Amino acid sequence: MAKCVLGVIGGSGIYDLPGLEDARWERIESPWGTPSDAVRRGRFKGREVVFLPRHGRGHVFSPTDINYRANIDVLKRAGVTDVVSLSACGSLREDLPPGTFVVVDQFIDRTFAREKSFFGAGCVAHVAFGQPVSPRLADRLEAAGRSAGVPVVRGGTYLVMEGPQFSTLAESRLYRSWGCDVIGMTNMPEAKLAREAELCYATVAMVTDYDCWHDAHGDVDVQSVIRVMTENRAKAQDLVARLIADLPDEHEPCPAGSDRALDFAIMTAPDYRDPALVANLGAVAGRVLAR
Ligand SMILES: CSC[C@H]1O[C@H](OP(=O)(O)O)[C@H](O)[C@@H]1O
Ligand SMILES: Nc1ncnc2[nH]cnc12
Repeated sequence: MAKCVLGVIGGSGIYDLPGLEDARWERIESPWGTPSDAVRRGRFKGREVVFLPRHGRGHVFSPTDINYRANIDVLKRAGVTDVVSLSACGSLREDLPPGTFVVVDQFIDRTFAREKSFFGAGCVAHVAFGQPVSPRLADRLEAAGRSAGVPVVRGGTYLVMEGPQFSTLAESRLYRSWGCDVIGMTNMPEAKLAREAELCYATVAMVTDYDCWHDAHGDVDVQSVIRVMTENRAKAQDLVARLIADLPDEHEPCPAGSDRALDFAIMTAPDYRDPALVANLGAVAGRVLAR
């Protein structure tokens, strides 16, 4: 088994991971284009950690403009085996007030203007995605959150909208009627691409607002999101520190099959594969394409 290397993708308001030893910014090239930023590589309690600010330092990229493929590819190239996403989100449920950390287990993908796969013409693949979150990593996040003393809820469905505008009232009510729990703009296609790259993936969705459906609360705005995220940032960083302290040395096999996702996924016969695409897939799918 491979060494366990944690990747952390920091969302809105989280542009660094303080407390890393020997921390340095490292630019990693990707055949998929430009990632959001260099990665911040360092060690924590002897374990290697790779941090990437999802929107770039200074919050340069909107959810639509983020190059999710390049981001996942550089994490894979950096040796990451397990990815934790830290994300701000709106609440679609009365009993998930701002300040709640939801370790979600499902997603509904309503995005439509993003590249969603590493595969395509010349190398077609279909990975299983019924369980988009790696349950063991989610267990560890839940435990770390509880030991950090934050209000953690285990399980929930995260609706991913395109944005960048927030939802209309009709949309917000629709998503509630679908049984969604939280709403954000970034975890898709990130989670899909992590699965294609055979990385374990789990999210801490940190509630910052009640979107626009709640009669007793004003509509979401960026100021309130940032205010709550500023309050939550130290807690999120403490949660990650506790997670890292408790991680095993070796990457644990994923019950959702994330780390073997490509075993039977590639449909295109070897002789028909596009060599240029296969070359781009070197980091993501080299394990199966090389054999
Ligand atoms: C600044 S509010 C909207 C923005 O915040 C969330 O991003 P992230 O998941 O990276 O924390 C949300 O998805 C939107 O992109
Ligand atoms: N209400 C909301 N909708 C979409 N993304 C969000 N990020 C934080 N709050 C959000």
